[in-house]
Order: sequence, then C-alpha cells, then structure tokens
Amino acid sequence: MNAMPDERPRLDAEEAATLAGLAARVRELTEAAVLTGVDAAEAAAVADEVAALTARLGAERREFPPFAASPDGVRMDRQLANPVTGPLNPLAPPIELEVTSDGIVRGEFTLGPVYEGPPSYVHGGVSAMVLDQVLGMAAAATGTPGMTATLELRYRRPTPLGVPLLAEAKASRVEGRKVFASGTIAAPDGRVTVEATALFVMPQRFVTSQY
Ligand SMILES: CCCCC/C=C\C/C=C\C/C=C\C/C=C\CCCC(=O)SCCNC(=O)CCNC(=O)[C@H](O)C(C)(C)COP(=O)(O)OP(=O)(O)OC[C@H]1O[C@@H](n2cnc3c(N)ncnc32)[C@H](O)[C@@H]1OP(=O)(O)O
Repeated sequence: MNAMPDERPRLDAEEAATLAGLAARVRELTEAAVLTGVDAAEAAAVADEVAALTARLGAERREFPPFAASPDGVRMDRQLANPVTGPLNPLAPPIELEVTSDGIVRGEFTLGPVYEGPPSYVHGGVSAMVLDQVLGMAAAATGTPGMTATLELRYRRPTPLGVPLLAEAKASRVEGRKVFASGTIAAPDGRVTVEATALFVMPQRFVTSQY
C-alpha cells in the first residue's frame, strides 16, 4: 500500500474535466434509475443500452482510479475518485471542500434521493462518510495526514434531503502521529444535525513517504 500512490496514472486538467462530465451524466442516470416511473419493458430496453455503454467504457480498464497531477507532476495532488469529493466518481455527491488559512475545512452540499435512509432524510452512514472525509481533511491540514482510527458520531436530529447542508471540521490537537478533529453537519436553519469527533493516525510505515 505504501508504494501504491506513485504508481497511479495522473490526469491533466483537460482529461479530468472530460471524465468529470462523464461521472456527472452517470449521477443523473443513477437518480433517474431510482426515481423512474417508466414501464418494465422500457426499463429493460434502457438496461440493455446501459450494458452496451458499460462495455464501451470497459474496453480499456485501469487497475485503480487515477489521481490528479500536482503542478510538478510528481506528488499525488487529489484523489479524483474519492467517494465524497471525487468529481470522477458517480457515487460521490461530489462535495467541494475548501480549507481556510486557519485550518477549517468547510463545504456546502445537497444530498438527493439516492442518499435516503429514513423517509426524506439522509442515511446515517452517508453522514458518517461525509464527516470522515471532512474531519480527515482537517487532520491533513495540520501537515499530518492519517488513517481514521476512531470516528464517533452523535445524530442530534434528522438530516434533511434536498436542501443545502454545511459540513465543517477543524483539528483540535496533534500529538506526534495522532491528530484529533471534530466537526458537524448543519441544516439550512443553522441547527446542527450531526456532530463528530475522530482520531487520525499517520501509519508508522508512511512517516517518511511523500503524500
Ligand atoms: C502519510 C499518509 C497516511 C495515509 C493517510 C491516508 C489518507 C490521507 C491522504 C490525504 C488526506 C486527506 C484527506 C483525508 C480524507 C479522508 C479520511 C478518510 C480516511 C479513511 O477512510 S482511512 C480508512 C479507515 N481506517 C483504517 O482502515 C485504519 C486501519 N488501521 C490502521 O491502519 C492502523 O491501526 C493505524 C494506522 C490506525 C495505526 O497503526 P500504526 O501501526 O501506524 O500505529 P500504532 O498502532 O503504533 O498507534 C500509534 C498511536 O495511535 C494510537 N491508536 C492507534 N489506533 C488507535 C485507535 N483505533 N484508537 C485509539 N488510539 C489508537 C495508539 O494507541 C498509539 O498511541 P500512543 O503513541 O499514544 O501509544
């Protein structure tokens, strides 16, 4: 695993934009598949067409998703297929996260019906995935990126689908390879729906590698 990142293909901005467009269309397809009201014969016909498109894309296949090239073309810059933020991943909402100069990670996002858990609310596992990413980025912003060792969630109230949500996180302390972080998801009225605290640990084996 420690050698993996540098073996990945890197895409330049133009290639990445084209594949992000493909992922956006597949996201629309996913929502259409979940919400469609067409009859069974039409759904079966569409399934055949989708299978043909999948075969076209699969004609050439990479072993792992690509990374974005950093300006120097060497270091890994961004995981383009991350399931939370990755523009190339149709499973990702995707959420754009900014890191402020004081280390706060923040992103506004809306989750549609494909992320439903309880009727009309966001699935709790999806909220957990979002917060794992946001807190993980806050940990990485300290200069010590790490793997999630613990992630504790408090679901204060249901998180609504289809409205703008705000995720925020910040690291609270760094102890050697360990970084503690906390964060929240808030509804449009500003009320917090989910709180999270986490510990990220930079694996001993990565201490000298360049991420
Ligand atoms: C350099 C890069 C490192 C890789 C980081 C990966 C991604 C970072 C890249 C970019 C960052 C940007 C954004 C981040 C975005 C998203 C975050 C999502 C991340 C994930 O989705 S990640 C998947 C789920 N995650 C796992 O799959 C972890 C499986 N696990 C392990 O890989 C090991 O288990 C590990 C590495 C956790 C520790 O292993 P290790 O051998 O390096 O460290 P060791 O055991 O020596 O512990 C050292 C000190 O941490 C304490 N400690 C350890 N584990 C603890 C625990 N669970 N609870 C409480 N304390 C714990 C010890 O008690 C000791 O503390 P003390 O020093 O005080 O005694």
